[in-house]
Amino acid sequence: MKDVILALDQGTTSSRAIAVNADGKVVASAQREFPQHYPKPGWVEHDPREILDSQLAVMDEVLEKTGGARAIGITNQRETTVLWDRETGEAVHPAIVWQDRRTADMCRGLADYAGLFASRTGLRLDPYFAGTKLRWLLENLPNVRQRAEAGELAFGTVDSWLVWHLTGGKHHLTDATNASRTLLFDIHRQCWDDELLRILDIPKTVLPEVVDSSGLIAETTDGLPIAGIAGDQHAALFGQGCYEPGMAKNTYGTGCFLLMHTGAKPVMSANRLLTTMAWRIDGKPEYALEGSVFIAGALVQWLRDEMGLISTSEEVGELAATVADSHGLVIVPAFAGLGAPHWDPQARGLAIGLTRGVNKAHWCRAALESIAFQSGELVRCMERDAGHRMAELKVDGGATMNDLLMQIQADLCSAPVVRPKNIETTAMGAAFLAGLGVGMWKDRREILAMLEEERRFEPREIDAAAKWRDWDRAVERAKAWE
Ligand SMILES: Nc1ncnc2c1ncn2[C@@H]1O[C@H](COP(=O)(O)OP(=O)(O)O)[C@@H](O)[C@H]1O
Ligand SMILES: O=P(O)(O)OC[C@H](O)CO
Repeated sequence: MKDVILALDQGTTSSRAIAVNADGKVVASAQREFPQHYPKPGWVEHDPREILDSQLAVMDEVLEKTGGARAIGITNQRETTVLWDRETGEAVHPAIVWQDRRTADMCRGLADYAGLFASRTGLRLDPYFAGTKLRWLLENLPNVRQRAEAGELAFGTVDSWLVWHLTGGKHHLTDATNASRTLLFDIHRQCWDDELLRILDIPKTVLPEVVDSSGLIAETTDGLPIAGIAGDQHAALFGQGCYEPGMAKNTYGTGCFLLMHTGAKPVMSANRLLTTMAWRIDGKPEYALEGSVFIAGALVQWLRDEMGLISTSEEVGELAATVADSHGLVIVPAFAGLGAPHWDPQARGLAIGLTRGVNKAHWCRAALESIAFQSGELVRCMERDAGHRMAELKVDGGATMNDLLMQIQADLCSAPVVRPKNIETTAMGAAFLAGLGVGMWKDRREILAMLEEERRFEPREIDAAAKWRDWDRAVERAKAWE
């Protein structure tokens, strides 16, 4: 079983590994959750050691089952920022997670440069991205700036952190998709931007080399080629076979991330979406439009773990299906501010429309609706940018196993929602990128031939306009709270 590609999928809440054979079938997999740390309201951290150890553990588990692999593909939670000592390989601080809002004031202070950052990086000045997180580390930890300037420290997103350790500290690199989430990378010229680095006061010495998303990138200490790297949402776009302009996918995990392939030239959004890399292969960049929702499946976890309203994630769908609607309840899960298209780091979560008849099942229904509304807002923006309706929405990620959520999504967007047989599209994308890198598959056509649909959810006639009106009003009330 050695003729497999090993995909490492380092997500926000768990590390996963899967082995994919030449037919595109998953032959082995393993998964391990790791702890989330919330040291202050609005702060979210991971222990980089826990990220690494959990990822290595699942990797070993899968390799044990397969007896080896032909190559490794890496995909990862994006923007999460790690700074480590080049000598010891130890992080100087916990990883600052993408959901962390601690740099909201810093971003406001940089508002004069918003246009410049947007035109070069395709991003907005929001605490979401890595650049201001890195600056926070340089400004707030003793000695760190001096050590960074002396070349002693290395910065990276989670892909860089993993590659560093997998290669025994030999390679400090990142791929173009992960670089495009830092606020430091010029997506047009495909290089780190000196002017933006100067504005953020970040020394170039800490930055990794930027490489393609597919190809022979590096070798692990055990001699395994690392042949693919991409941020998880870009990998999912690849794994869904969205290779033509206009093709889009939405991933329902901790958050929701809707990406639409736009071709070889970046398209700037007129509707507050981001411009980002799709991937870069053979030195040729391809681009995408993206809308990011910060809290989606995480709301279901919150109902389960913090509120105790349900005991398993599946229960949210079972309970929600016992009622026809949310009885007027609207939940806006702005726990980490609001992402696209509102971009309000000061927004906070809200439940409105409570009346005496609202029960547990209505809470569950409103929770699912809030995930669908947030994704639906992104669809609306993308349709405006594209100038036409979306033909269909390809979906993947853990929460897509919820049939009711998928049906609500189709109804609210008046578009078919298409679920593939394998909803682990992120890891599949990393496997495909690595497999192309070592010649396991010849080209994208071969990959498309392996993809299978499982179910289409056709939109039903509902009074969507009334629902959207309530949602829009509730969102306005959640804004600018903190
Ligand atoms: N049946 C379900 N209905 C709704 N949400 C679910 C369901 N099962 C899992 N989820 C949510 O999906 C998320 C897990 O999806 P996953 O793709 O593994 O996320 P991530 O990669 O962000 O860690 C969790 O936030 C979980 O609450
Ligand atoms: O770990 P996930 O799947 O929730 O993805 C996180 C995103 O990459 C954040 O931008």
